[in-house]
Amino acid sequence: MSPSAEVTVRAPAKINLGLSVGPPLPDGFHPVATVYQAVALYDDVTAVLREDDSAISVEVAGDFADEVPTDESNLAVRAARLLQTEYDVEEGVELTIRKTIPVAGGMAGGSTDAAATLVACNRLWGLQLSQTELQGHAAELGSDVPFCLVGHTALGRGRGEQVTEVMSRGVFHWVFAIADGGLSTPAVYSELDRLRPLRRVEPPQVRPELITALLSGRPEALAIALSNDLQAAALSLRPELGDTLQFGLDQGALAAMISGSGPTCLFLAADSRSAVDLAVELAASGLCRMVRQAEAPVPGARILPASVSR
Ligand SMILES: C[C@@](CO)(OP(=O)(O)O)[C@H](O)COP(=O)(O)OP(=O)(O)OC[C@H]1O[C@@H](n2ccc(N)nc2=O)[C@H](O)[C@@H]1O
Ligand SMILES: Nc1ncnc2c1ncn2[C@@H]1O[C@H](COP(=O)(O)OP(=O)(O)O)[C@@H](O)[C@H]1O
Repeated sequence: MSPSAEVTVRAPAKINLGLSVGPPLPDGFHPVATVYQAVALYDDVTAVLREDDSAISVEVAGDFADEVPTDESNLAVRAARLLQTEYDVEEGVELTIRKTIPVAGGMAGGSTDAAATLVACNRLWGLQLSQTELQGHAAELGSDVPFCLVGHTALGRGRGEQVTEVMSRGVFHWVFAIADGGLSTPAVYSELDRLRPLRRVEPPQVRPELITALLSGRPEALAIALSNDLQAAALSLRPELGDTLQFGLDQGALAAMISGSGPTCLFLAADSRSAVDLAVELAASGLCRMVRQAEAPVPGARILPASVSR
C-alpha cells in the first residue's frame, strides 16, 4: 500500500467480561486470563505526514482532553516514536486525537490510541507491516494494546497481550457510568495484592460459562457469567462506586461491574430500549460525571476509508 499524506484511524474502547488475575510475577506484572470485548465508544487518531522533519507532535481534542499529556509520555506519541526508530523513518507526523473514551477509566483509552497510531503510521509512512508485526509492537506499548488492534471479543493471556479471538453471537447493549477522576492501573493491581493472601491466589482462568454465554448471544446468560478480580480492589480505593453499581441494578440492569481497573462502572442491559432507560436514570442520579451507551462487539482499530488522502 503506498504511503499517504493523511489518514484517520478509529479505535474502540474495551471492557473485560471476565478478568482473572494470578499472583504477582518478579517483573511486577500479574498473569491474567481475561475476555475482552471492544465496544462502540471510540477515539479517532488523525496522522498528517511531516515531510520536512522527523518531529512527532500531538494535539488532543474532545472529552477529557485536558487530562491527557501531550509530551513524549502520550501513548500515541510513544507508538509513533517506536515505529520511527525501529524502521529508520526520516519523516515526522502530526497526530490529532479526538477522544470520547474516559482517561484512566478502565477502558484502555490510552492503549487504543497507541493501537490506532500504529495502524495510522504504518499506512502514512508506507511501512507495509503485517497484522502480526503490528501485534508485536503493540505488546511493547502495553498489555491491552494488542487487543485494541484485534477488537471484537477475544481471550487475553500472559499480561493480556497474548490475544486469541472468541466466538460471540449477537449484539450486547452496554451502559457506562463515567466517574470523576481516574484510577491508576498499577495502584489497583497493588491494592489487589494487599487484599489477597498470596498463598490463596489461584492461577488465572476464564469461566467456561462465559464462553458458553457469548456463544448463546443471550444477555441473561452473559449477566451471570461476568467477573472481575480487580473489582474488590477498585471498590476498596473508591468505595462510592458501590453506590453507582447498586443504583444501576435497582434500575433494572441485568448486571453491574467495574470496567477493568475502573473507575468506570459498566451495566449490561437486556436490549437497546432498556439501555436508553437505564442511561437516563443514571444521568439523572448525580452519581457519575457522565453516561455513555454502546453496543458490542465491534472491530479493532481501523482506517476510516474516506479519511485517506495522498
Ligand atoms: C487492567 C487492564 C485490564 O485489561 O486494563 P485497564 O482496566 O487498565 O484498561 C489491563 O491489565 C491494564 O493494561 P495496560 O493499561 O495496558 O497495562 P500496562 O501499561 O501494560 O501496565 C501498567 C501497569 O499495570 C500493572 N499490570 C498491568 C498488566 C498486568 N497483566 N499486570 C499488572 O500488574 C503493572 O503495574 C504495570 O506496570
Ligand atoms: N492518548 C492517551 N489517552 C489517554 N491517556 C493517556 C494517553 N497517553 C497517555 N495517557 C496516560 O495514560 C493513563 C491512562 O491510560 P488509559 O489507557 O486511559 O487508562 P485505562 O487503562 O485505565 O483505561 C493516564 O495516566 C494518562 O495520563
